[in-house]
Amino acid sequence: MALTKLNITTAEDGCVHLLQVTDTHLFADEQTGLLGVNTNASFQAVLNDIKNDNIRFDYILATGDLSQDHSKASYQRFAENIAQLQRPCVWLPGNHDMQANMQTLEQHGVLGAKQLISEHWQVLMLDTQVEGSPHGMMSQQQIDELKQALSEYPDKHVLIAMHHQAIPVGSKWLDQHNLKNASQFFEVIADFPNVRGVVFGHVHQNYEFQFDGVAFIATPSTCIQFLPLSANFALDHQQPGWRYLQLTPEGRIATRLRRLSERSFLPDPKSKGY
Ligand SMILES: Nc1ncnc2c1ncn2[C@@H]1O[C@@H]2COP(=O)(O)O[C@H]2[C@H]1O
Ligand SMILES: [Fe+2]
Repeated sequence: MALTKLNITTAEDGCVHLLQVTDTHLFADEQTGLLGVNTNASFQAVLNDIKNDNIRFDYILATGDLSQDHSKASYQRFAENIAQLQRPCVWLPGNHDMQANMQTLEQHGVLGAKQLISEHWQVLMLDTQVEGSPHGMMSQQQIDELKQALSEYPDKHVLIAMHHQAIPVGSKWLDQHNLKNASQFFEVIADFPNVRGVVFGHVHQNYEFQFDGVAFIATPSTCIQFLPLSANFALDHQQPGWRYLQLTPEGRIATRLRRLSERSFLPDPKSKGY
């Protein structure tokens, strides 16, 4: 098996311009909230914020936990809402997703491609889901497909997207739900110094760390946020956000994080988890 390919545009400036949205946690019922935040409303507010921003982007990466209740209706809502941005969107699964119903995304225009090829870069959308468990794992098939994709274009820079954190973010409760076989992942990419970055979701916070020449970048959820560096489950009052990524011809990743400016999505501070 090989990853499904898609040729993507390189802009006039030689860069690939991307946007990341993650962990929308949508429900079939648009009034339902997660720990007191209406996830449909916060996603819509993020989309409005993106529309009000003048930044150029050509593709959207949706990095998992798109649904909280697994329903086809929640995936349909994701697809219909992301279409407001009028750019192709690709998806990968998070621990809360159900892949059987996630196919609904593709029926409504979200693309299933997992290997995006441009002039100077390839972007890989990997599956680290263990259905029913919060932690991540890269299957042997994904590892083989990753190796195959990296070997296919040794001269292109590589950005890898996945849901789970391959390196700890410093919160004990959250790092127990990490990518369990991260060492196998690191063994693979060790042979490919052209891997420039790994973007992920799952940790519901901003995170940027350079490790072994690779940029590890996480993006806030479009709904609730976790407090960074907390040993136990704790929510943050930071607002929902999204990320812009510019991949330059030289292999640099320039990135900008945006959050909603108004403090309008505040979770119930007494929540102990979900
Ligand atoms: N109090 C908690 N302790 C440990 N894990 C939790 C707690 N609450 C939620 N989780 C899980 O941790 C996950 C982290 O982000 P997710 O959105 O994947 O969904 C969360 C839940 O599956
Ligand atoms: Fe999540």
